[in-house]
Parts: sequence; C-alpha cells; structure tokens
Amino acid sequence: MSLGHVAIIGYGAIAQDLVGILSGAGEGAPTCISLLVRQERVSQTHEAVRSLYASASVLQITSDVDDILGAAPDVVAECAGHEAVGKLAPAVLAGGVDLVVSSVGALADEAVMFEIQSAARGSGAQCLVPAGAIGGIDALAAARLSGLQSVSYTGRKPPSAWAGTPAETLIDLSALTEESVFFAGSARDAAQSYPKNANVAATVALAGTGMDETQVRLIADPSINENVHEITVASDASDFSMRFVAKPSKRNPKTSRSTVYSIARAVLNRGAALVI
Ligand SMILES: NC(=O)C1=CN([C@@H]2O[C@H](COP(=O)(O)OP(=O)(O)OC[C@H]3O[C@@H](n4cnc5c(N)ncnc54)[C@H](O)[C@@H]3O)[C@@H](O)[C@H]2O)C=CC1
Ligand SMILES: O=C([O-])CC(=O)C(=O)O
Repeated sequence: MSLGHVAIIGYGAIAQDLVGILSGAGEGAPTCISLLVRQERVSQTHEAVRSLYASASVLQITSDVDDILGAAPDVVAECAGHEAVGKLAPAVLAGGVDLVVSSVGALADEAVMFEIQSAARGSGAQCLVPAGAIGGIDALAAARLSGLQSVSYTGRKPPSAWAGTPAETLIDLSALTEESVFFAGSARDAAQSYPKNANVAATVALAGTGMDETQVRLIADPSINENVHEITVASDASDFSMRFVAKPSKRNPKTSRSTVYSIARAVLNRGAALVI
C-alpha cells in the first residue's frame, strides 16, 4: 500500500509547508503532487516550486480543476479558502475523489454544505475534516455518540493576527493593553465572520453540537505570541477541557503552525497500512 497522486488546492502558507512535508515523508511520500493555483499565480508557482523541489515529483501546476481531476489523484487537499471550497469542492467530490478540507468554516454556509454532501453521496467520495489547528476532535466526536450537553470553543490570538478582520471595527487592536473578547456567539457566525481565523470553531461544531449550538468566544490578547485554542465539553461519557498553545505559522500569523501537520497526517494516512 502506498500513496500515489496527491493534489493540493492553493499554494499559500499551509500548502507550501504541506508540499515540503509530503515530499520529505520517505517511504510514505506520494509518488507525485499536483497544485491547483489561481490563474495569475501559475507561472510564479512554477518558479517557486522549481527552485525548491528541483528533483521532486511535482507533476503539474494548473488553474483548471479539470486538469487535476483528469490526472485522477488519490486525494485532494484544499488549502486555499472558503471561496475555493464553495467553488471547487463539489466538483472534486462529484469526480469521485476524496477531499481533505482546511477551510472548514466554508461548511457553515448551508448551501455549500448541501452541495458538498450531495456530491459526495452521489459519487461515494468522502469529504474529510481534519482536526486542523486544534486537537481532541476524536474525543469530541466519540463523546457525541454518548450524548453531549455542551461544547464551547475559545480562540485567543495576538492582536496582529486579527488584522484585516471585523475585529478591527470593534476594538482598537493596536491600543490593547489587556485581552478583549470581541466576539461571543455561535460557531456558524464565528466561521462566517472570521473566515481566516475561525475554521477551528466550525470543526469543533461539526464534531460536536453543530454550528448553531456550539458557543464560541474570540479574543485578542496582547500578552501572548501564540494562537491558543481551548475546548470544554460536557457529555454523558466524559467531561473534558483541552488547551492548545500553537506557534503561529512562519508564513501566515493567522494560521497555527500545527495545522499543516494535521492536514499532512490526514493525507499520509491515505497510504498507510496502519492508520492512527
Ligand atoms: N482548519 C483549521 O484548523 C485551519 C484552517 N485554516 C484555513 O486554511 C486555509 C489556508 O490557510 P493558509 O495557507 O494559512 O492561507 P494563505 O492565505 O497563506 O494561503 C491561501 C492560498 O490559497 C490561494 N487561493 C485562494 N483561493 C484559491 C482558489 N480558488 N484556487 C486556488 N488557490 C486559491 C491564495 O492565493 C493563497 O495563496 C485558509 O482558509 C485558512 O483560514 C487555517 C488555519 C487553521
Ligand atoms: O490556525 C489557527 O490558529 C486557527 C485558524 O486560523 C482558524 O481556525 O481558521
């Protein structure tokens, strides 16, 4: 058993790290990797990949999802954004190819969720949601089978990680001297209002009590340099709290460095005889 062709949508912070991790995975490495990038980034991505992976097996770089599907990848990993999920995920799944999603918050849009599930049911392919920046999703999804009483998620990041988000209109990020809870509400609202920062809220919601019942707080905290993710769960099987202190990605401070390893694990497990 081995991993064949892996296609990746996007070539930003997570995708660039993912290509490096997959290429360096030794015996578990895929035989080839394809990249789907925006049309205007095709030649720039060719240059970047050629200089980094001169001898590696990047099969093709394209902006056309049909090129990717035509090459029959074993799995596609989306590392691009909510818009890309809405636009491309149904086509990938309808083409019978399993999809690992990073931009999980896109599933907070009921129309996108419906299209994805319809496409997957129609072809038999699966949309796979990895834990991403957080952990404990296995425990939460298992506890759900016992009955859940409550699930809450708190995302805490340095003020600079909230730049370019609606938090800027709610608080003065540059003047904060102590933590500020600028959002308290449902996972659905969090994921849709903070598409680059609250995908984890959607993941927790999908594993637990759903987009509308999962309570989310988002915090800008000038006293930290890391992205801190906390979940608190009450269930019939167990009650637990978990706290993850993630270093920010070197390429994108909004993104926890832990995320790509979770995506890579989901991809590499596709070719593993023992899956953990
Ligand atoms: N599930 C989780 O726990 C986490 C999810 N994320 C999400 O993962 C996604 C990727 O994150 P990063 O790599 O840090 O973001 P990034 O902004 O560094 O990279 C995204 C890349 O995707 C490209 N892109 C956007 N739309 C595209 C399309 N339609 N087709 C092809 N390429 C497209 C952009 O040009 C950009 O290069 C984001 O949506 C982010 O919010 C990030 C952290 C944690
Ligand atoms: O990586 C993180 O810290 C979490 C994140 O951005 C998200 O959930 O979208």
